[in-house]
Amino acid sequence: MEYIHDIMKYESDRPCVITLGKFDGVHKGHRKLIRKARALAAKAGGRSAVFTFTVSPQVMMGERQMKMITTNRERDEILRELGIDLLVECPFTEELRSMSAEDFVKELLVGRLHASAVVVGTDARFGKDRAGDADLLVSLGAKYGFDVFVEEKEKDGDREISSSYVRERIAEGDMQRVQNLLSYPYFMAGEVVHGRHLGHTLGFPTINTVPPSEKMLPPRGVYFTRTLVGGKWYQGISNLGVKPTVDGSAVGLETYLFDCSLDLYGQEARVEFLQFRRSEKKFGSIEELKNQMDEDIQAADNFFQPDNS
Ligand SMILES: Cc1cc2nc3c(=O)[nH]c(=O)nc-3n(C[C@H](O)[C@H](O)[C@H](O)COP(=O)(O)O)c2cc1C
Ligand SMILES: Nc1ncnc2c1ncn2[C@@H]1O[C@H](COP(=O)(O)OP(=O)(O)O)[C@@H](O)[C@H]1O
Repeated sequence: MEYIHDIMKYESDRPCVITLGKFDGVHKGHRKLIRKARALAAKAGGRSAVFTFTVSPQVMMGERQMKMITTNRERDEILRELGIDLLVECPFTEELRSMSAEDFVKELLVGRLHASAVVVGTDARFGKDRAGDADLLVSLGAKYGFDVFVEEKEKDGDREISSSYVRERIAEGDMQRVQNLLSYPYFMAGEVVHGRHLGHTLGFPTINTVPPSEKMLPPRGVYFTRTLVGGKWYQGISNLGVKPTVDGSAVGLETYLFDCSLDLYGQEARVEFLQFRRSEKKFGSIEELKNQMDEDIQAADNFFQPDNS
C-alpha cells in the first residue's frame, strides 16, 4: 500500500477507483465500499484508493467531543490489511475545508488522482460545509468523465450500520455485538510501558498500554482478550481502568497473557476485546483482589476452552 499524506505531491498517472469518507472503525459498511473499489480497480487495471482525512485529536475533541473507534494509526493498519493500493490521508486543513464540492472533485479526485470511478454510500458528503452529496457526485462524474457507484448502507437487522451505531454498542460494553458490526474485534494498539511492578508480586504480570486520548473506550472493567505482541497471539484477560485498589489515577489497559513469560517492554501490542466479564472494583485488600483475579482467570479459561469445563 502506498501512503500519501500530501496529495499535492502525488505523481502517478494511473487511474484510481476511489472510495471516500472518514472510515472511523472501518466497519462492515465501510468494508463493502472498499471491496467494491478493489473489485472495480482489478477489473479496470487501475489502483484502488481510499481518500480520507487525518483529524487531530484536538479538533475531534474540540468540535463535538467525538471519540474515535480507531485512531488514525489503527485505521491505517486495518486499511493496509484490507489490501488497498493507495491510502490518501489528508490533514483536514482550512484550505481543504473551504474547497467547494466541485473543486474538491475536479482538483483532487480528477486532477491529482485521475479517478476512473468513485464509490460512496448513499449518505456521502464532501466539500465545503458538506454541501456535496451522492446526486452531485453522479452529475460531476458525467461532467468530468468518471463512473459513480452509490452503494446502499449495510444493515444490522433494520438498522443501518454507522460509526455512531458502533460507538453506542462500545459504550454499552457489548463487545460481541461490536465485533459483529465491525467484522473484527474492537482493539487497542499501543506500546508496552512500565507499570508499578506489582503484577509479578501478585502472581499475575500484566503488560500495560496507555489508551490514546482520542480513542473511544468501552466501560471500565475486566475483559476476555486476545493480544498480538512480539509477532505472536496470546489469549488472556485485561483490566481497563484506574486500578482503584492499588492506584486510582490514570486510565490504563493491563493484560495478563496466558502461557507467556517473556519480557515485552517496548513492544507494540494489539489487544482485542472479545467479551466483557465484570466492572472494575475497589477491593479492601490486595488479597481480595488476588482472589477475584484467580476467579477471573478461571472464567477466561472457560471462555476460551468451553469443552474442558
Ligand atoms: C484480570 C484482572 C482484573 C483486575 N481487576 C481489578 C479490579 O477490579 N480492581 C483493581 O483495583 N485492579 C484490578 N486489576 C489491576 C491490578 O490491580 C493490577 O494488575 C496490579 O495491581 C498490577 O499493577 P502493575 O501492572 O502496575 O504492577 C485487575 C487486573 C487484572 C489482570
Ligand atoms: N504472562 C505474562 N503476561 C503479561 N506480561 C508478562 C507475562 N510474563 C511476563 N511478562 C512481562 O512482565 C511485565 C509485567 O510485569 P509487572 O510486574 O506486572 O510489571 P508492570 O507493572 O511494569 O506491568 C510485562 O511488561 C512483560 O514484559
